[in-house]
Amino acid sequence: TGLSRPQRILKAVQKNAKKGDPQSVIAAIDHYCRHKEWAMNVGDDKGLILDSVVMEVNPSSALELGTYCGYSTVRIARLLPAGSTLITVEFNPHCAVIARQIIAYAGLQDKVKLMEGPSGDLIPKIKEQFGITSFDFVFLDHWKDRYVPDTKLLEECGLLRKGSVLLADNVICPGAPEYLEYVRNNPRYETRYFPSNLEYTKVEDGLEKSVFLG
Ligand SMILES: O=C(NCCCCc1cc2ccncc2s1)c1cc(-c2ccc(F)cc2)cc(O)c1O
Ligand SMILES: [Mg+2]
Repeated sequence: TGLSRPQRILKAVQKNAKKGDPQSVIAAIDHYCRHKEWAMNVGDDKGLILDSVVMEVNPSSALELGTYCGYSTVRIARLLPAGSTLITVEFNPHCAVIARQIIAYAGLQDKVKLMEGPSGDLIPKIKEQFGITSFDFVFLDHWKDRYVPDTKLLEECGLLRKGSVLLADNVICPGAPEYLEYVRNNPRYETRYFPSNLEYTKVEDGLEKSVFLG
């Protein structure tokens, strides 16, 4: 049956990117997914918004829900200060295998911890497993109907502190209506929508940035 889409993305990175150069890994994936075959990376347009929020927060501890091939993992980790950690959670073992290789190709394996499994099971284990008290930054990019339960779980596990920043992908397409409802009508969040477009298309999508007020 030939290679999977994640395997074809990895091949494009190995062919067109320079080892240890995260920017070239990002460019290789964007070029492949724009000109050869679409894939559900956050992409270059929304990626610029992701970059600016990560740079503004300058997180020591970051969490990503939904790794896929590691594109946004590389985007985030390349901007993290030395000594900081990005934990990324992926449900699909095949994607995890590819993502580990793409993260390593970019030379960012020392900043990234990839956890395989369902976010609902793994979030409660993060404190004890990694000695993390709270996250400065969370990127939500997994199943859209998990955004609300996992945000509540992060609150309940004491993994958010006053000022923690949540950034959610796909709030328009495929859409996360319950999540928008949750953060926009919740006095414990200061929330703002950043309009953009669905990766590699002209379809409207955007990111919702929400600051936890404690
Ligand atoms: O589903 C998407 N992303 C989640 C993949 C699921 C990965 C995980 C699920 C899970 C559960 C529990 N714990 C850990 C995890 S990790 C997604 C889909 C589209 C899209 C847009 C238009 C289309 F026509 C078709 C797809 C665009 C995007 O940017 C996406 O992020
Ligand atoms: Mg997404």
